[in-house]
Amino acid sequence: MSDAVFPFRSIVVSCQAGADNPLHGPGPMALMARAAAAGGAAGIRANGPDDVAAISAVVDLPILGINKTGDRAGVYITPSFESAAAVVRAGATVIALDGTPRPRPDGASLADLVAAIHDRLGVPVMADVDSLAAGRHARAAGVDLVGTTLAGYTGESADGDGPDLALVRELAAEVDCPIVAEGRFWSRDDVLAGFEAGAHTVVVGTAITNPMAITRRLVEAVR
Ligand SMILES: CC(=O)N[C@H](C=O)[C@@H](O)[C@H](O)[C@H](O)COP(=O)(O)O
Repeated sequence: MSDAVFPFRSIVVSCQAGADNPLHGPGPMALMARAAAAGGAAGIRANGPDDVAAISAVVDLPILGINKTGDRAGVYITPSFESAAAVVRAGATVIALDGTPRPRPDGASLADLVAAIHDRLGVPVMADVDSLAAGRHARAAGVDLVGTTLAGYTGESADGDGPDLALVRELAAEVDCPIVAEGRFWSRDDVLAGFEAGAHTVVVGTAITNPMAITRRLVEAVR
C-alpha cells in the first residue's frame, strides 16, 4: 500500500492556514494547492473537510488529509476515526494522524484506529511522530508511512529552527516503511539533507504556503 502513495524523492506541499491567518479558508488553500501542483508537488497535505474538498476539486494529486481538532497540548492531529472519515469523504486519499503513544481523547488504541481506517475507509495511514520510539510503536500498530511531523512539538523532542534530520536518519535506519521528513524544512539544502538522511518524501508547509510566517521570520531576523 505504502510504496504507491508518493514517488521516491518527491515533495508534498502542506497547504494550511489557521484562523489567525488572512489566507484561512478553502478558497486560498485551493489556490495554494494549484500553485504547488503547477510547481511539481507530488501531493498536497491539507487540514479539515472544507479545505480538502476545495483542493480535491481542483488538483489531481494524492491528498494527505488531516483533521486537527481539540487541545494542542494533547493528541490533535486526526484524533479519531470520525475525524479521519470526514476528510476521506471530502477527498483525502491518505490519512495522517498523531502516531505517538499518547492517549487519544476517545481512548482508542493506535492499532485499532489504523485498522478501522484501513478496513472501513480503504486508505493508507501516515503516523506523525516525535521520536524513534513513537515511530517504532506506530509501525507496529500498522501504519504505512512514518513522518517526523511532531518532532519539536511535544515534550519528547527539543524545538529548533530547522528540521530534525537526526530523527529522519534514525527512522530510516530502524523502521521498515517509507519515512516522510516533515517539519521546518525551509530551503533547498534542507530538502536535499532530508533525502540524504533517508527520507522517501519531504513535506514542506510554512516555507511555501505561509507568507505571514515567512515575513515574520525575516522581520524577526533583522530586529
Ligand atoms: C506540528 C503541527 O501541527 N504541524 C502541522 C501538521 O500538519 C502543520 O502545522 C505544519 O505546517 C506541517 O507539518 C508542515 O510543517 P512546516 O510548516 O514546518 O513545513
